[in-house]
Amino acid sequence: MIEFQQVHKTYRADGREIPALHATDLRIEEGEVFGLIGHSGAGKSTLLRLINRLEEPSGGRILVNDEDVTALDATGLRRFRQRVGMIFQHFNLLSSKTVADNIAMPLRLSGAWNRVSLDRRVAELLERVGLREQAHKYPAQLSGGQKQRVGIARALATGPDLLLCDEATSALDPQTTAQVLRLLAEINRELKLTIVLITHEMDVIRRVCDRVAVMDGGRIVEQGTVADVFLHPRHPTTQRFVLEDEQVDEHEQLADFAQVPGRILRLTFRGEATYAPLLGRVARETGVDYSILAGRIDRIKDTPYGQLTLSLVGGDLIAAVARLEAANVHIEVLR
Ligand SMILES: Nc1ncnc2c1ncn2[C@@H]1O[C@H](COP(=O)(O)OP(=O)(O)OP(=O)(O)O)[C@@H](O)[C@H]1O
Repeated sequence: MIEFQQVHKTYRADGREIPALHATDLRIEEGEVFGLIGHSGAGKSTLLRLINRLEEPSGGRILVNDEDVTALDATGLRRFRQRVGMIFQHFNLLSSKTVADNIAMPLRLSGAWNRVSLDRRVAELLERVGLREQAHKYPAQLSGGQKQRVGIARALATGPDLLLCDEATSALDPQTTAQVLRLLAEINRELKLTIVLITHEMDVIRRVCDRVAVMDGGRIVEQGTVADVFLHPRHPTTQRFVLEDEQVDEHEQLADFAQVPGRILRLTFRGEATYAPLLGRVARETGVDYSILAGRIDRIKDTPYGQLTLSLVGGDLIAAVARLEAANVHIEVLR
């Protein structure tokens, strides 16, 4: 478990003070995938790098499994960092070393592995990230996705219980991003590793995270389970991220809505309700006619969800809404 208690960070550059993180309280539970999302300059990297003290806090306390990380001396910090893996946007691999040697690096540095156990461990890690065939290649001979797999294997080498991911998929195309996120989800599940990741894409949060914090101007402005934050965003910054993810142009949508008659409702279904033949039944039973203005059926991590915007005319609207709500459909009246 990671706990921030009134942690803040101000950089000093050219005689100026730059407040990157205002006093922040935060809890990240053991075994969860926790996402931090925000635009450039929001303070995500600062918050992430404070966890393993790549940045020193200006004040406050950071506890990791009840150990005060901010109070560690150099030896304590070195020992602590062996339990924390980190992966980076640009992979940070050594170009003059093979895949196997890159992965072996943290093991060699720790000095605790003999030749045989080190080779066995590297083989195990190569297998886990699906790179058995690439052991003797150099980074320049790999695709972006393969390079990040090497980064992941290297981060896992010393058997950490926490993995920090700094925009780990930002340099990858969408298909490779999906594969790397699947690998992270698998690692979280099978190794029971806590993962903290930062991103500026809601899609990354939606695919892999359990909980999310939205950052803006050095503050956490909204946080909660991904389903709650994603399906019912409150803060304007969160709402913009969700609209970007859905590729919806708000102005275009409002212009479209102006053309249609009746009430406009947004229905959100989660889990089983997503696939239930509910709309047709409610329309038949209540005499309400509907047309679909916008819609999406997708998944938040492993849970299916659907969101439909409908215009409704005629019939018994109140009865229709009551029936939908009784079937656990969340309803917002847009007009
Ligand atoms: N080493 C530094 N020295 C001075 N200012 C810094 C330093 N690192 C970050 N900052 C400033 O702190 C603020 C937060 O930066 P940070 O990198 O944490 O944001 P971010 O959300 O991760 O952005 P990005 O997505 O662009 O990396 C920004 O205003 C940034 O310019």
